[in-house]
Amino acid sequence: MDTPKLAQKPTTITFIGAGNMARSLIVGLLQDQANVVLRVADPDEHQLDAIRKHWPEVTTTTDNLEAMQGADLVVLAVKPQIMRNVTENLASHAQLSRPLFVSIAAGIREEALNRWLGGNQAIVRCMPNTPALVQAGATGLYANQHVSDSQRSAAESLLRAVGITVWFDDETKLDAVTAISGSGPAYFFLVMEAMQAAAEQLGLRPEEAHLLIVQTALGAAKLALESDDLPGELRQKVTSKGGTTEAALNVLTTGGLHDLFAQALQAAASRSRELAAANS
Ligand SMILES: NC(=O)C1=CN([C@@H]2O[C@H](COP(=O)(O)OP(=O)(O)OC[C@H]3O[C@@H](n4cnc5c(N)ncnc54)[C@H](OP(=O)(O)O)[C@@H]3O)[C@@H](O)[C@H]2O)C=CC1
Ligand SMILES: O=C(O)[C@@H]1CCC=N1
Repeated sequence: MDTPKLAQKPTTITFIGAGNMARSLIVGLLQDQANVVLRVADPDEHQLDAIRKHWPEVTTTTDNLEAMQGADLVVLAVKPQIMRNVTENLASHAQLSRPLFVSIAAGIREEALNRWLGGNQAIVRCMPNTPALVQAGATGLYANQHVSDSQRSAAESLLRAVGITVWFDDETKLDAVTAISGSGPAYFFLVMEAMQAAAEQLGLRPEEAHLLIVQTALGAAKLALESDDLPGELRQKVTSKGGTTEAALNVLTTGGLHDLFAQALQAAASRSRELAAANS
């Protein structure tokens, strides 16, 4: 899929918080050779050291306000629980400079962010995922009424540089997006871990099992993405009557896999709503 590059003039993007998700976005952007100037602020010098070591072109600081000076776009990439404190400290500067804020925090509502930032702020809420690191991310986005068309396309370009994007008019849909694609990579990694343990019990060496499992996951995802068949049809094409796949799938469905996923995703979405309620 073609990924549009960011506009001619470099866009100055400041990340507030240099944790796992911010680093995934930063590395994905650098790999895309996007036309951006990147700055990162984080109180943890170790986090900043890791960035300085690998990506010297990224400006780093422990001072959030300094990082925000002259930024076109400020990515709020801290934990939901400290977002209020962080944004309230940015508010006086935000009222003067009026950048586009892009929050990646799970749960935290646009209304709360806008209030903490002093009001009338252009805010895009989004839910990316860590495969952004390898430009295979999936992001859901929502824009408030203060976001201009050009700011909307700046947010779109930022996230499209690291994967696919889906916009939503209804902010509450982001709770479901968080449960599906935000947390989703962890579900697939857990399946890989479970398959790895089982493969070793069946006598494969760890490195043999790892290679076979990861390539199978990649192949299944690529096939599901590129085929006209739905996953259910693709599954049937693997499943010979009376064969090995059927034996395995019987165990998984009898064990309640569908119900477990329904419960797990409900738990993630309701945790997203709880984070919103606890931090409003
Ligand atoms: N990880 C994921 O897959 C995804 C995460 N998200 C969201 O991204 C956000 C960050 O998550 P994640 O990257 O996993 O978390 P991390 O804990 O890895 O990153 C948060 C970073 O913010 C830093 N920080 C703490 N206080 C401040 C401050 N006052 N100013 C600036 N930075 C600060 C932390 O430093 P220190 O470690 O010293 O506290 C840490 O480096 C969350 O809101 C989460 O909901 C969204 C989608 C996917
Ligand atoms: O676990 C979390 O809360 C964050 C949001 C989605 C993925 N990680």
